[in-house]
Amino acid sequence: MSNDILQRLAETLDARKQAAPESSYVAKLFSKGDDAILKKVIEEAGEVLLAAKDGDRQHLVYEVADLWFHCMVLLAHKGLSAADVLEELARREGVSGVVEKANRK
Ligand SMILES: N=c1c2ncn([C@@H]3O[C@H](COP(=O)(O)OP(=O)(O)OP(=O)(O)O)[C@@H](O)[C@H]3O)c2ncn1[C@@H]1O[C@H](COP(=O)(O)O)[C@@H](O)[C@H]1O
Repeated sequence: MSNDILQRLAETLDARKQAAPESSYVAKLFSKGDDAILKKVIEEAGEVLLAAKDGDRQHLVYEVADLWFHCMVLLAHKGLSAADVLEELARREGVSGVVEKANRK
């Protein structure tokens, strides 16, 4: 498994910040702002739920990819990236009980 794709996608998303809204899907979504991006994240999360229940594993992979992608758009919009999330996951690897503690917040 490689993180290169996440890195390349993060770079593409950053480049879309300078692009004209009509030039691409991501540029348009950035131009619409927070609420539109959050709406896509929620919508895609719902589609993950439905795919998980329909028993089609490839459909689930497809919908999770849509969800990850839109989460990455959200992160980029907030000046963050997948690298920040991977760093947080790596930090948790070495910290016993951190997930349980986070869930109690
Ligand atoms: N990984 C993706 C990706 N995954 C999903 N999508 C788009 O996300 C949308 C998913 O929303 P839906 O399933 O609801 O489909 P839709 O009805 O067309 O969406 P809406 O118009 O309702 O928002 C679709 O338009 C997909 O094309 C993506 N669009 C782009 N990328 C990556 O982002 C890069 C930049 O994309 P552009 O900005 O389009 O150049 C591309 O090179 C790709 O690597």
